[in-house]
Amino acid sequence: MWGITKRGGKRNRKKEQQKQQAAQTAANHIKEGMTIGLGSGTTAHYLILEAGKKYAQGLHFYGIATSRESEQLAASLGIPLLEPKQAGKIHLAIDGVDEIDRDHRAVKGGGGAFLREKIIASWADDVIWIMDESKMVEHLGTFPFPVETVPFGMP
Ligand SMILES: O=C(CO)[C@H](O)[C@H](O)COP(=O)(O)O
Repeated sequence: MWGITKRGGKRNRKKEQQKQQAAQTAANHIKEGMTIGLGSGTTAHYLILEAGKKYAQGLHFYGIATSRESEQLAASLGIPLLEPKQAGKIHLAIDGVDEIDRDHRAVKGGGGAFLREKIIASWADDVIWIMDESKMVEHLGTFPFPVETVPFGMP
């Protein structure tokens, strides 16, 4: 039991390191004056932390968040946030994935932010997906396909 926990711990550490490295690399693509789509989930959490560091170092950009959680985190780091109505253009969106294949087809939305993520990604000039290696699959379909219902659309 102890052995399993220990190995699991190591595996998790590696996974977290990979998420963090992916986030750091992606954050280097944030440039002065850009509007950045900020993703949701644990990998995007690292991205927002990295973006917050860059903002604190004097890089000025705006964020547009794909979920309330990401919005709160970004705001707590001082990143100025825009509502969709205010953002004329989204230069770059950075977000996690639930799984991705060799052809860069991905499943997203498992964290429950599907609609906002999809709107922001489709609106952005460029999108960077960030992930640890556990997200890479031969064939999509291992991860349950997320479906989001929008209460506004319900009778
Ligand atoms: O689509 C998402 C949220 O709706 C996430 O980006 C996706 O679920 C990946 O999350 P994590 O980085 O925590 O594995």
